[in-house]
Amino acid sequence: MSTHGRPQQEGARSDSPRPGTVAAAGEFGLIRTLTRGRTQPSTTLLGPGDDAAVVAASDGRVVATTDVLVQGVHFRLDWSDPEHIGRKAVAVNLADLAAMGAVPTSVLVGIACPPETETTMLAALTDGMWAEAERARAGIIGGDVVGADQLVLSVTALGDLGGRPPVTRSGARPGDVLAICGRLGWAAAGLAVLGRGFRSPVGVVNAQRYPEPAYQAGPAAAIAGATSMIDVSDGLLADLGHLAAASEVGLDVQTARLTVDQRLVDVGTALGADPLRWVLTGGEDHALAATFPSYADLPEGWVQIGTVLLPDTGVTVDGMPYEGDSGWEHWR
Ligand SMILES: Nc1ncnc2c1ncn2[C@@H]1O[C@H](COP(=O)(O)OP(=O)(O)O)[C@@H](O)[C@H]1O
Ligand SMILES: Cc1ncc(C[n+]2csc(CCOP(=O)(O)OP(=O)(O)O)c2C)c(N)n1
Ligand SMILES: [Mg+2]
Ligand SMILES: [Mg+2]
Ligand SMILES: [Mg+2]
Repeated sequence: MSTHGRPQQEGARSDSPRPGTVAAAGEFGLIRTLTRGRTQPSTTLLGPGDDAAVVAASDGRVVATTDVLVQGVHFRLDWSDPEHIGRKAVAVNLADLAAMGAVPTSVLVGIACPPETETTMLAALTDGMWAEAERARAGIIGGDVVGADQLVLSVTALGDLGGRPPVTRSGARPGDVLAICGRLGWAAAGLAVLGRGFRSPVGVVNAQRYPEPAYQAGPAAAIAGATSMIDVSDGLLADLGHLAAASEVGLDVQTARLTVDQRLVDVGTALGADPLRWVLTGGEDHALAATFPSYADLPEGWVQIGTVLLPDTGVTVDGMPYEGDSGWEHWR
């Protein structure tokens, strides 16, 4: 188990994975295999590789993104209320829209579940989905329900760019300011707490149950001239790694600029864990990370955490490569 509190996944192995399996390919190796060499139609304005895609219709554009949440992998029914799980499933998708600078409009919900699943549980889960969608002035416009061995939620969200270009992962330029909007490390602290069998402190535990992304911060960053943007789902350093690779730049995070809330320090002390590691590598808070030209005024809620460097230095922390996992990766 890594120090940021990740529980052993079912099927996870300590020996090296068998060649040819997804575990050997890795999450992002698998995505490369599944996406390369395909020719997109001219209606695909932005294809796979970013937080969301952009498609053209003859009477406009739509931003589209999807994320699957699996019982035991993304949530546990004994850790969260159904409403929390519903909120989380919608929020992680709406954060991807925000990371493009888009405003959510609509959500589609696929539910797979075993036969003994209580209808009232799914109704409560749907209440949570609607509550989160309404927080962003979006609605659930459709979905699907099917049988399965465990609860799986497949959510697709659609959004509107308001006439602006999408803010991609690939536009960061050396000299830009690296900034974030939102909390980091809280959900990871909550995961560590829940993983040890505790249910408090409720602040971090609720942060693990569902994120509260600042949806309007995405469009605000776009309007302020953000050159690139991503939401932090896997961990700050892991997701900045995607942004650095797509933009072909280095990103240096200055830890003195990061907030390590006293509540995270207290949980870290109680559990013998390093709270800065949660901030740097814990996912699921869905803060937005973006780069801005150095002359731009950062929008409300955005704070500088580092700088964009000349190409090919990857992601560094206080000028040094980071030791250890940079965030969550499925099958690792
Ligand atoms: N099976 C797939 N086919 C096509 N594209 C995929 C597939 N799985 C993931 N992707 C794309 O790969 C990119 C990275 O996915 P992911 O890391 O899940 O993004 P995010 O963390 O923003 O949800 C996204 O653009 C996503 O749409
Ligand atoms: C029961 C349980 N175990 C572990 C975790 C931790 N966890 C699961 S998925 C994940 C990262 C984000 O999930 P992913 O499916 O990669 O979302 P995406 O990056 O596509 O938005 C984390 C930190 C959790 N939330 N719940
Ligand atoms: Mg994302
Ligand atoms: Mg995803
Ligand atoms: Mg991920």
